Amino acid sequence: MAEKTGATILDKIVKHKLTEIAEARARVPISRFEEEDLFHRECYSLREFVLSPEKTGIIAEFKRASPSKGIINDQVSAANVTQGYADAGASALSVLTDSQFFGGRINDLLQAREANTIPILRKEFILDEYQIIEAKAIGADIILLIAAILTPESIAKFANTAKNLGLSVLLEVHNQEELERSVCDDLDAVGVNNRNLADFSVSLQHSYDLVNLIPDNFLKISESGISDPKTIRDLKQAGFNGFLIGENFMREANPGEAMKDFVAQINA
Ligand SMILES: O=C(O)c1ccccc1NCC(=O)[C@H](O)[C@H](O)COP(=O)(O)O
Repeated sequence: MAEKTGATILDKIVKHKLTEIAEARARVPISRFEEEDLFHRECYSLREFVLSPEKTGIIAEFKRASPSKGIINDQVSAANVTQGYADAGASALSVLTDSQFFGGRINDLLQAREANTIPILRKEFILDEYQIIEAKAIGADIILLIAAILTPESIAKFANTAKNLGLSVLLEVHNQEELERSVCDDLDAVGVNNRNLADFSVSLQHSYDLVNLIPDNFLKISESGISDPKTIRDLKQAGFNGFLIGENFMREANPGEAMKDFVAQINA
């Protein structure tokens, strides 16, 4: 089991998540996940889709709510929104499965999987290998490992488990210290979260400060607080390959159309 450190909201999320995992383990054994058809499918590669010249590099997130904003949009379906994102050129999708803090559902990811043929990130607070095996069984292609809530040993172990299942691994860091202690061989991508998870302040400067410290063999992803198409040009120029965007699209009645308009403006 991973150890926790860090900020207040993360403390609350981790505490709740550990209880949730213990309950899930008692309810659904791992052997059940291994029986699912989705568990045996071949995953889409994050690297391939993010680097595809036909895609935008955007990882578009289905996010109903968040601790920083409360409800963002609870009037839309995961199937419709994620299909709209894929039509708008998303390289990958991100679907929150945490219900307590983000209003997400496992069923949202199942719906997104059914509707799309691009990689899907299971956006979760992973603290246990159980959640990684579950991610594969519900149709995810990518898992997120958050440096702020995991030890370097847990990150290396979880990344290795994910790779053995054919999943891509995105490590999320917020500062240089987290980056230096957490990087390991089995990662595919390193994401810089521009949101400070302690006070929710957002600054793109975190991305610019860290981009050159991320080893070049990993995809470089800038995460959170992106709302201006011009920012994508600047982040690309700085060396980023991918851009994780949630709220800017989700706060609109039609997130897929919002993404289409955004993409049209990137190179306008
Ligand atoms: O979004 C939050 O309020 C939040 C709070 C605590 C932990 C994580 C949180 N967000 C997770 C994310 O990483 C974002 O959903 C993702 O990067 C997209 O960000 P945005 O485009 O700003 O919605």
